[in-house]
Amino acid sequence: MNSHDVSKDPTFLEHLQRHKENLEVAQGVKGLSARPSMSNGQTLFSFMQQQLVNALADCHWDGKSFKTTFLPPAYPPCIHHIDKLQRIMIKGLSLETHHRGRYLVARTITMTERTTAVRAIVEDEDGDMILLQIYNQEMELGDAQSLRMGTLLIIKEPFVEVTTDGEYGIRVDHISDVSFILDFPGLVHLKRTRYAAQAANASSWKTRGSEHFTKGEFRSAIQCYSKTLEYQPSPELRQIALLNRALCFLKSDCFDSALLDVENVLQTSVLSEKGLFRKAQALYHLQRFEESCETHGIIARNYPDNTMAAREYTRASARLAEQKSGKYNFKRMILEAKKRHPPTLDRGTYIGPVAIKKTQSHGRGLFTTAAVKAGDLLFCEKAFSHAFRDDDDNDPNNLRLLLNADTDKATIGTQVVLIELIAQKLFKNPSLLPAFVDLHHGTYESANVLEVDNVPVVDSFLVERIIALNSFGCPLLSRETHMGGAEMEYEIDHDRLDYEFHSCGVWTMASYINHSCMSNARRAFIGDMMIVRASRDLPADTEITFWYESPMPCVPRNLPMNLQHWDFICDCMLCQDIDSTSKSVLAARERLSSQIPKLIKKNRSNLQLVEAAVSRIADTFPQPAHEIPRLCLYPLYFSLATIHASFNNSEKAIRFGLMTLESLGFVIEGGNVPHVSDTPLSVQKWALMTDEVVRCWMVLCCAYQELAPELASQAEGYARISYRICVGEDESFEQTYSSTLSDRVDGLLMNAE
Ligand SMILES: C[S@@+](CC[C@H](N)C(=O)[O-])C[C@H]1O[C@@H](n2cnc3c(N)ncnc32)[C@H](O)[C@@H]1O
Repeated sequence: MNSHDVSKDPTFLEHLQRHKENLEVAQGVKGLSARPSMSNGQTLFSFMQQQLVNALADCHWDGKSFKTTFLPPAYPPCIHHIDKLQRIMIKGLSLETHHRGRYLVARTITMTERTTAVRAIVEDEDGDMILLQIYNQEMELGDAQSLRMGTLLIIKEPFVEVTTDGEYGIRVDHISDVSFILDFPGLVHLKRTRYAAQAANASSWKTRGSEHFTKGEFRSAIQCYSKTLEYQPSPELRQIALLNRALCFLKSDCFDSALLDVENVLQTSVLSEKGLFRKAQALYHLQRFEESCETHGIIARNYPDNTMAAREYTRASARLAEQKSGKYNFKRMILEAKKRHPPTLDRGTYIGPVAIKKTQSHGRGLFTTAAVKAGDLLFCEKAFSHAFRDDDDNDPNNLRLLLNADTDKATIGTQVVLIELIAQKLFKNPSLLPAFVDLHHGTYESANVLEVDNVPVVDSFLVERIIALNSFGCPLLSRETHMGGAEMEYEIDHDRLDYEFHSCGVWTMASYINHSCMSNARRAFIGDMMIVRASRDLPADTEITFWYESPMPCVPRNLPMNLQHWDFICDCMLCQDIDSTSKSVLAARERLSSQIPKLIKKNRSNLQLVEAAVSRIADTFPQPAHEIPRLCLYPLYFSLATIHASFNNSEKAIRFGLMTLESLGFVIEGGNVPHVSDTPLSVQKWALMTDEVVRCWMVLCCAYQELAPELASQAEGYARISYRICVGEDESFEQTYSSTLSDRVDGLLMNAE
């Protein structure tokens, strides 16, 4: 879905191949002892040397640099309680082995380094050292919350991976396989001194917790408040510890846990002001706006002077209104998306007349539950998670290459970041797990265990699979993409019609929409909000489809659409038609189509040859365009319409403008000139919606102003609906197009803000 899949590009194929060869070589040493071959000093020195190398990008392509993340063959997370596992020491580890049924206790003895993983050297109770690489926690462990030197940790079922440079280390992919602890029974060598002098009582743990809180060290603060609760605190201290821990959970985006703590408080102190406020906040961030408003209602009634709560109540009410009505201030959203980095908008999700149902042949799909008109809002969804990349950003650490040997896929963009964001979000808020893991994940089988050792089990490889099959590449604003496409010369640049984006996200409702080249809906983006509108009039109970990848530019050899990235080949009417068309006809269409841009360039003022060639292509289509759209024709007709318009030949601009739309499958009445008065211009059937449709309606609008002024505003009305479908909103339409103020034949205001 516009993600940058480069699996077929030779540069990346070579990278992928090398990765697979490395995996094979590594298999040759599988089972050999991972007993340290270097002295501890050498291990530390080599780690520091490696840090310098890791700072550099490792892949260069098309003038861009990337950091590469290699996924190992998928392996499941540990699903056993620690009591059921046996301790292992570093000297007992074997290469390329998952030590099932085992756990290691170790302590970091270096600063951590953050590359494509968080890396540090750890030592065990015997004083042996090994490299540790923790994936999917780079953001979590890379800053103030960092894995500081001396952190004690348990690694469940450690996996020793031989790395590409022949070194080896423990690799942790699943967040739940590593836990950070304050102490562990029986440690002598690794015994932490940090808390040793401290009296082991509830109140001193609470004091420690508050010290960590003040420094923004929320994970440590949570650990200390948990200790407070273990040491049988007085009822007052218990309340304080729970409320403080809830606040730390809120600050760490652990909304489920925050809610649990405040519910605990509210059981005994029903009207605790802090308890109620923190509950309302947790519910807000879990997008449970109705419950958040209910809780705010209680605060407002009992604590009318709490101005902060009143402000938050207004905010939650606004979200609830959006969620229920689908009414948004889109202009404001655009401004916010431009200002915020990342462009995460504080908005509620609206789900309109749609429902998930089984389809006959391609799993589940999304269907209309009521009749809708072209342009109607189906839903406006906040991203479950969104990984943003500013296209002007040249930092290779922000542009990542993901190589997956299991699926033979190479993807450029922010997918790696999205894996981490989603794995973290699920780990911190397991109430969100069921909705996410329900998304399509092909044949990947995951352990069906949701929790172990009171910690949610999140399978990172499942997250990766779901992202690969359900994420959408996205621009900051679809309006910018729309205008970017229109900046091109009047002839359509075939290579630029499909866009690939480096930002990406997962929108769960949108993930149920299947692909069809004959799509009847379109998605648009404002920051992390996806807006899906019907692009045709749809009766109730119609399956909604959109393009995963656009079938345009329609070079016939590209159809049927092979959507290999999603493991299927499209069998829509359009693809079936191409499949059943003879090779010679397809070749003739392609040959003629390729001649036309040259003919136009050679002599723009004599277009007869071009028109004759276009008409010869049209003759090769046996079926009417409203049944089978003629994708290779619409850009040619549109070029003719715009060129004629630029020569002030309005009659021909209208003729070819209408033919452009008809070749996409539109059925339009009352548009021909000379116009029969009192016959309105009307779209009898909407069809494939490309960004050029908006421009085409505007070319018609400008041309009608001369020859049939009564039709101009109707054409502009259709341009507006088409714009709303492509861009997501039409509040910015006047800022983008004007048939009177623009110098262009399509009315685009080139310096539109
Ligand atoms: C994003 S999911 C769409 C929802 C999915 N059908 C489900 O059951 O959850 C993408 C997957 O749906 C299936 N799919 C989508 N469009 C399809 C189509 N036109 N033909 C066959 N399979 C399709 C493919 O298996 C694809 O990998």
